[in-house]
Amino acid sequence: MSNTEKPKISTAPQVIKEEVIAAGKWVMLEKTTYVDPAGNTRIWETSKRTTRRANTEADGVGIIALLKRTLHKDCVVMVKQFRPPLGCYTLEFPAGLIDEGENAEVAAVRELKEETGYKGEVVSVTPVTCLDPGLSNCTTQIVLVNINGDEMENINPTQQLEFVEVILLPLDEFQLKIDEVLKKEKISVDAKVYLFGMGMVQAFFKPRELPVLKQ
Ligand SMILES: Nc1nc(=O)[nH]c2c1ncn2[C@H]1C[C@H](O)[C@@H](COP(=O)(O)OP(=O)(O)O)O1
Repeated sequence: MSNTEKPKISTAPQVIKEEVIAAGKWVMLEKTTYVDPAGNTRIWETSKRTTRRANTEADGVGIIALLKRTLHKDCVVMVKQFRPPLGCYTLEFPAGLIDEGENAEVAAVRELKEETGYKGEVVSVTPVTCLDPGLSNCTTQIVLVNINGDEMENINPTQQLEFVEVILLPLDEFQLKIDEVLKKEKISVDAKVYLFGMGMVQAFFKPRELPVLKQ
């Protein structure tokens, strides 16, 4: 089919059956029967978390935590940890699953404290966003948090998680510093993190270029 030809849409696509094929403690695999936009009944293999709470749309939270200290550059608080599904270390925003009775704001403040030791204040929360929609129904809300680094409890923060390393990256050189980490060691960077860096470069540096230099 050429790029200009579009498939004829004859029906609203919808899921008609979800059957569990295998289930573990944390993750399950389902066979999803659905009707595609052309009206054909098809099968999709779907993974889901078993932990999603009733009345909660998001599985977890990701936290963009900005550490603000007098006489220091603003830094983004990142975590480095070994991730078994990848078999290597990853560089991620602090993140975690939403517990029973929590909303995204409460989960974000708790997870940030557990993983990094910092006490943050929520600035904003995104709508529920999907993470890997061709594979899973897994969703997250990204919570923007400010940390007053001059406060006593944020001067020497104590983490509760032994195997999580906290890394501070200056906001104004975020993508550059990530590229340096990638050159130095075998580590996988979360796509959300890299996109955040690319977005900042696009937003802050491109508009300053002269129009004649634009490609
Ligand atoms: N897919 C998973 N497999 C596991 O064997 N265990 C898992 C999975 N997902 C979460 N967990 C466990 C690990 C932690 O003990 C708890 C809470 O995880 P949380 O800290 O909320 O989230 P991550 O930072 O993404 O691990 O769940």
